[in-house]
Amino acid sequence: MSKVIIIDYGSQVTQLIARRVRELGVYSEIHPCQVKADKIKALQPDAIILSGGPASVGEEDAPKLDMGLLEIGVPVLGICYGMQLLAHNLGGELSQSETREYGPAELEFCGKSTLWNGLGKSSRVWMSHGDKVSKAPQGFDVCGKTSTLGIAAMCDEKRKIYALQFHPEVHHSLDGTAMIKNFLFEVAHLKADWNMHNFAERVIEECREKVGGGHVICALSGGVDSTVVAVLLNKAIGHKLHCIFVNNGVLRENEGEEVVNYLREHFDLNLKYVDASKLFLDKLAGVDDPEKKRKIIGHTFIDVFEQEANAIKAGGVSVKFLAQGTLYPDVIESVSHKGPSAVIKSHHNVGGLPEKMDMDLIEPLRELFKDEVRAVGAELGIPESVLWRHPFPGPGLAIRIIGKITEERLNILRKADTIVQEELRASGWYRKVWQGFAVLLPLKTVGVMGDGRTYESVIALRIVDSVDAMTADWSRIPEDVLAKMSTRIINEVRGVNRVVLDISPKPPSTIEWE
Ligand SMILES: Nc1ncnc2c1ncn2[C@@H]1O[C@H](COP(=O)(O)OP(=O)(O)OP(=O)(O)O)[C@@H](O)[C@H]1O
Ligand SMILES: O=c1[nH]c(=O)c2[nH+]cn([C@@H]3O[C@H](COP(=O)(O)O)[C@@H](O)[C@H]3O)c2[nH]1
Ligand SMILES: NC(=O)CC[C@H](N)C(=O)O
Ligand SMILES: [Mg+2]
Repeated sequence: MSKVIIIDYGSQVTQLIARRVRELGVYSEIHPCQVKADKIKALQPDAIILSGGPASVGEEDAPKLDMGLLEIGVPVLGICYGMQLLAHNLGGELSQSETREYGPAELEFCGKSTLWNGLGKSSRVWMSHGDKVSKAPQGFDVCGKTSTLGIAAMCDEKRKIYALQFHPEVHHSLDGTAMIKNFLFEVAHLKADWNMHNFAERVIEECREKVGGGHVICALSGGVDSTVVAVLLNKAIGHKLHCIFVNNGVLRENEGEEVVNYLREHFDLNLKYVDASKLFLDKLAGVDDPEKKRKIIGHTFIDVFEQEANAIKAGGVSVKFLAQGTLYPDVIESVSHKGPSAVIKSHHNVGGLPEKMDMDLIEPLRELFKDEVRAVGAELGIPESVLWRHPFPGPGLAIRIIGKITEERLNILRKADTIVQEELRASGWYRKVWQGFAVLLPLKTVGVMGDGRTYESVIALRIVDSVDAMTADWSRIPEDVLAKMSTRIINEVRGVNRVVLDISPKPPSTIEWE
């Protein structure tokens, strides 16, 4: 299988490079820039891409280029910071631009480059830089310029090293994908052999080998990720896979029943529904700190899975593995340029499980983005209604009830949330947004209903667009849909007399409120 390695120097859009390459049918992986060239060489890449990054080459602590990467002997493409690194290390010169340049620019193809194959005379590209290459290294031809930038692209066709000051990976670089395509297929002569059908087959085969005769526990939430994992592993090892769905007491209205029903209806899974709601709610009683809620829920999940594993072991079989639906963005976040990122919130994470449970992890989706997971799911025949379910966090409604969790407040939020889901579906907006839900605020406000005074709770609507949940923006839902949600919630949900709309992007806000 062809493989492209992307070296991450900390750009906000490094993930997009990986996505573009994969969309073109070539497998790609991102590695942090501290990685040594030897390690990359051992991975036998067919091409290397150096990403952009926020630093200026040469300043203190700026990431350096491991020259060993150029000795691996495969084609190299440097983007923005990557270009500047190449220029600096190969004998060119850098300087600061007179004006920092962000946004669109017209790139003129002023020299030959294989990357320009099939393109016209110029192209609209997207810039984001303050430094520039002022002299190209020996052996390089300047092949692109803009009205403000003498060296916007350069290449050494002999050594197959290409460098672009703009970002071909972003949407706004109109021929960006064509340039990356030329790099992959015209320069590096790769094969487009990465697709979801091959992927599913490979994973099933690998899992079968890895698991051998043992049994596997799969924490199954009914979300897309864990459902795809369960179906893949079911194909690999059948009923040696023990899927456990936990009712943690903070699920949405009918969530448990619905999930278990559709899983049973569509798949021949060995599935157990464990009602641990009382256990969870008892532990959550009186807790209002978001992090405490998350930790309690995370730990209680562990307790439940341990109990289930022990019960299976008591039947005389070995349970060596725990399967979960970790995705690629989770993996990348922990290897990012600056090292492990600050803890914004402790995402309920089954990753804490294995040590305690003495089980190895099986994470078949750790190479994939969410849309790729959906594509695998489609390959496996998972129905659309499951594939397009909005993500629902493990800690559930507990992190959407701001403040203390009580039965009464859970009831209010469940009813409001049901209305949000119903109206999103009825209006055709469910599929268009990443996620939409209700949040119950810890405050009361005055209202007037039927000429009487009310003093009741506030519901916030949180509906967002996103590609991978790393960034998000509030969805521009039509007013009439919002109006309907608001009217229905105030009229139908006892205890609510006001509805507000959350119009914050991520960052600086997050999608969930806690
Ligand atoms: N109620 C639950 N019962 C069992 N396992 C759960 C439950 N909730 C979460 N998990 C486990 O935690 C993992 C992470 O949850 P997460 O919500 O990120 O993924 P998901 O539910 O599979 O997919 P989605 O992101 O679409 O909701 C799940 O893949 C699953 O293994
Ligand atoms: O399984 C999960 N366990 C968690 O603890 C958790 N916290 C947030 N989320 C989901 O992750 C995405 C990003 O959420 P935030 O912007 O709030 O961090 C959104 O899609 C959230 O719904 C979680 N999922
Ligand atoms: N986006 C980038 O890679 C920027 C690189 C460099 N820091 C500059 O400002 O020119
Ligand atoms: Mg989920």
